[in-house]
Amino acid sequence: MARSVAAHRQAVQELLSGLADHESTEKLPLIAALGRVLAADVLAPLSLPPFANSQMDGFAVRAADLAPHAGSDVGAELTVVDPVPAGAAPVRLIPGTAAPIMTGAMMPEGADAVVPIEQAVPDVFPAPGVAATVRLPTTEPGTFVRDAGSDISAGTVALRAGTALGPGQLGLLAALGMTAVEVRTPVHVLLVTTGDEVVEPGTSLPEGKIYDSNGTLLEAAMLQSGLHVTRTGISGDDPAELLALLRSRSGTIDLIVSTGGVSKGAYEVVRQAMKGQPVEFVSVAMQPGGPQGIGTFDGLPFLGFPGNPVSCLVSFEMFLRPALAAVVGSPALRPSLQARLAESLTSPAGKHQVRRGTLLPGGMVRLEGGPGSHLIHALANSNALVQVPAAVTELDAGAEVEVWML
Ligand SMILES: Nc1nc2c(c(=O)[nH]1)N[C@H]1C(S)=C(S)[C@@H](COP(=O)(O)OP(=O)(O)OC[C@H]3O[C@@H](n4cnc5c(N)ncnc54)[C@H](O)[C@@H]3O)O[C@H]1N2
Ligand code: MOO
Repeated sequence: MARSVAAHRQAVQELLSGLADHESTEKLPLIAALGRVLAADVLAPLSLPPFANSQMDGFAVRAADLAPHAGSDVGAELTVVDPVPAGAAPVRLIPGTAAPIMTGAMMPEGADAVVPIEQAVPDVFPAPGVAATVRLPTTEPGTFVRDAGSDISAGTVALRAGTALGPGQLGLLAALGMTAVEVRTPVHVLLVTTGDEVVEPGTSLPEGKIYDSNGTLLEAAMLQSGLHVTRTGISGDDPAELLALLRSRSGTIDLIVSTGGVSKGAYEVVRQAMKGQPVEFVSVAMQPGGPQGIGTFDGLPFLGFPGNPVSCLVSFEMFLRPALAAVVGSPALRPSLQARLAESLTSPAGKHQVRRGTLLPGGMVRLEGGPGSHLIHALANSNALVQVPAAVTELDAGAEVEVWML
């Protein structure tokens, strides 16, 4: 009886539960911390914006000077004073005057609103040093002013421990004047690809052999997810070779992942090498990614993904990513949304099918290639995984499906 996708995901999560105690941290320059997870809360050392500033190129004014009064409800004529360029510390604004101000420049004390240049008559800044007046419309206090602390106040939590650091988070830390950040040491994966037919890209391709795509595919998926990866190189179908590769590792490994050698063939190297280790080989009711190995090797968590390229990536996305997200809070889950199929599909009875597709404008998803798990070109043309639940055997064009954005 095949195991459900949910049950296997739960088993992977339990296998990795020890990683929750993984408490070592390191301080990294901001850019080096991309994709990593914040080790501790970061408090804002300053407010953002640090000072009230203009949102527009225009005139800094005292709104009261432009308030409607007897005889005029269309603003007032104000004397233009020295301009306030961005980066300057301005002098106090005298009532009855308007200071040319540029976007991002500090509001002068005494000014409480900005009138964009487009609303001024004339709608050009006078040349510096030339005496001038300008007619400006009635304006509410606060108009086009970005108050100090309106984004974040000094002393409050800018980012919580456990936050994955992407461009927005790192940009915020830079805006707060920081150059480095304390992050959790990443989960370290030992990755091994297997098969007598598999050779390194860049070498010659003898008859009957194929290039190792899984090593690059999975290492890339893992790196993008903030994991640290060590590749052992390819193991042939000799279990002694695989055991030697796995045992020649150095450094602290948190998890071993292999691809290939887990199904029903005559030379299933991973199955053979794991004899005597508490590793189960199970059939998950999923296509692709049905055959899976799970357990521990010499006491380390071990996952044996199937060898077909799409199967191993789908295994990463369906099991390892969600389990890591649950246990160590990173990587983030794939964004999931509802889309409509651009064409019909069929799916094997009792198996959760994961098809590859492209989400199109308008919420339609086009399938890329068929269900075959060798179709890496079709995978490369996809931006989404299309989820077809185990109970579904066919769907018409236009049917609603869940898609995970890659
Ligand atoms: N009699 C049965 N045969 C198969 C079954 C089954 O239930 N009964 N399951 C099929 C399914 S589903 C899958 S998935 C594969 C899984 O097989 P293995 O994990 O044992 O993987 P291999 O046999 O080693 O390879 C499968 C396939 O993938 C290619 N491959 C392997 N490694 C790489 C690599 N690093 N880069 C590129 N391609 C790779 C390999 O050449 C095979 O074509 O088993 C089915 N068979
Ligand atoms: O599980 Mo296999 O991955 O269907 O090709």
